[in-house]
Amino acid sequence: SPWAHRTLIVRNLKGLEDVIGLSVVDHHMTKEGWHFSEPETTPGAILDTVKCVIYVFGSHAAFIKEIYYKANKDFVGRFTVPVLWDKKEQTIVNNESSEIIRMFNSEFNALWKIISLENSSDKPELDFYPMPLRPEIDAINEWIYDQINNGVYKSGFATTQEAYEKNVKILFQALDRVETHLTTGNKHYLIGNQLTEADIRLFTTIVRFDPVYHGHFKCNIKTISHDYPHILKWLRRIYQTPKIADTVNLTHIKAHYYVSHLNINPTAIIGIWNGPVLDFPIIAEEDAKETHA
Ligand SMILES: N[C@@H](CCC(=O)N[C@@H](CS)C(=O)NCC(=O)O)C(=O)O
Repeated sequence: SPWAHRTLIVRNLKGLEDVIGLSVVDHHMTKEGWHFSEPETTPGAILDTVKCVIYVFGSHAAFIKEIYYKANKDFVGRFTVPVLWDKKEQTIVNNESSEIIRMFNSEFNALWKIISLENSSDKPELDFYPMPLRPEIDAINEWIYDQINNGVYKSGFATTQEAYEKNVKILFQALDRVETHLTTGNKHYLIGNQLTEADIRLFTTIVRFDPVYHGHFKCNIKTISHDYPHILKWLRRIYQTPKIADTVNLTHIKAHYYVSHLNINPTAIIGIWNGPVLDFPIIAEEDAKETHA
């Protein structure tokens, strides 16, 4: 999901792979919610590494909801991903991706002084929510969340023609706004010419846009590939940032949406398009040209 994907990216970029464990649910969200599968049957899946559910001592959980119930046996609500689990306290620390990425960004920096991890020297200084840029990041996050990250869901799950048309138009107006924003001054990133959480939060939606939202959620007024050249270039730039491509599993992404939402896609047929070529190599050359111009 785009929400879990954000946390994966910040975990990788901050070099927290050895500090924060990772489990990846099966892409098929059933009536029972998210569940875990063996990587042999579902490539890319990672069994529950927390093993907090003691049916048989130390056994893996089968469903995400077991983890919620372990944290609070009376839990009422949606069993969503991502979930950040505290192995020591045996409970859920947080299940809100926007908060988890902030924790990854700042809460583990002191650790680098205690344990020295490979290539870690620049990680504490890597700041995706730098103080001077916070007002701008907050402002852009707000409308991008409402009109784009959540906008695709509002369009895709609309149950009236009116609601669908209203939301899909707002969505594309917001994409037009991002395109204009990036075009002005030929920006490499949304804010301050550096990679911030605003880029990471938008990236996980844009990388799903043409392959999934365009068909499955009927977000089809335009495409990123053909109608938004600056967003496309920005998408490729982020994708080509070291350690980000590893977090993008298009097979998993497409199978999740087209197969899990049978109310809007009862045949479970997976749309064929994979969207734009993400590792298109022109970016590095273009950036070099721009820098020397
Ligand atoms: N506030 C959460 C939202 C997470 C969320 O909605 N996750 C979806 C991913 S598609 C989910 O797990 N849905 C399962 C359900 O609603 O049953 C965040 O951003 O972390």
